[in-house]
Amino acid sequence: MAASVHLILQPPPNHHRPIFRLRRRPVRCADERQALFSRIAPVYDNLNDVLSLGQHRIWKRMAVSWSGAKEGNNVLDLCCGSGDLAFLLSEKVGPNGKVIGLDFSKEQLSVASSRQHSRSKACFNNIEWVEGNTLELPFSDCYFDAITMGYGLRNVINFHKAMEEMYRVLKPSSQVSILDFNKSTDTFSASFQEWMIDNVVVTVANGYGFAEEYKYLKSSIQEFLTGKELEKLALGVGFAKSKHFEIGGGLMGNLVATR
Ligand SMILES: C/C(=C\Cc1cc(O)c2ccccc2c1O)CCC[C@H](C)CCC[C@H](C)CCCC(C)C
Ligand SMILES: C[S@@+](CC[C@H](N)C(=O)[O-])C[C@H]1O[C@@H](n2cnc3c(N)ncnc32)[C@H](O)[C@@H]1O
Repeated sequence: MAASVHLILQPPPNHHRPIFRLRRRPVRCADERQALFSRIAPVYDNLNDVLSLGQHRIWKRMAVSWSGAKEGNNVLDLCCGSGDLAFLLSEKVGPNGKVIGLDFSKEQLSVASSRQHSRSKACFNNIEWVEGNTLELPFSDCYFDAITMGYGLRNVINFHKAMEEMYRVLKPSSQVSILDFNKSTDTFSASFQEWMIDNVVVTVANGYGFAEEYKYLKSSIQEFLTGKELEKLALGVGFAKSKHFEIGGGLMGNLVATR
């Protein structure tokens, strides 16, 4: 499962420098993405706070609120990572509810689990962490009252299959709320987003030794869907209603779809 790298031999520019360097090729397959998220697990939360100046917490609260999750509900947080949305859902559904956080990275789930145990809130006992694939959910049809997914859809290798699976496990009339970077159709917003990633995100991540991992963000947004395309994708798999909201000054977006 180790990230694959190309060894690129280069002529030595001078004798103090190594005669070869490692260059990662684009992170394309699921195994490479899984390895990437496992590598960054120890710094992921801290970098989110630093890079977004804490704003990601607001965007995540909005996503949970848009999911329509209520006291006593049985809810699912897909691509839960270190668990931010699952913890917010846990407070919403309370001790009579149940939250499942699913992710395919053991390292991310291990951070989530230790955060759960280091917090004193009793309601966090209602969370269960499941190691699994968003593209093959281990749950029966019409099982959940609400689903959230934060910064997950863009990272899965098949958007359509992921959406079909969400539709399948969601109860009729229930909602899925999908937070992610917004692939803007506005040239200024798209350029600003790219500038932020190249000049702020990658520079800061480089200080933690993860420049390559954060460079992947830009290509993943370029390969993602616009708000309108996300709305169509949801309707195409059977959702009755679907609406995309731009948030965070257009840097982020949230799709809300009702089964
Ligand atoms: C929430 C953030 C990153 C999540 C994230 C998602 C991914 O898919 C990754 C993939 C690979 C590596 C890492 C990640 C990952 O960390 C942080 C986002 C930061 C924004 C790019 C910058 C936000 C800048 C501003 C301070 C916000 C200003 C908002 C204002 C209202 C205009
Ligand atoms: C950018 S992180 C988001 C974590 C968290 N939801 C948040 O908002 O902070 C993306 C997560 O998606 C997970 N992921 C990507 N593809 C997946 C898949 N096919 N199945 C399960 N998890 C996946 C990764 O392991 C990673 O933890």
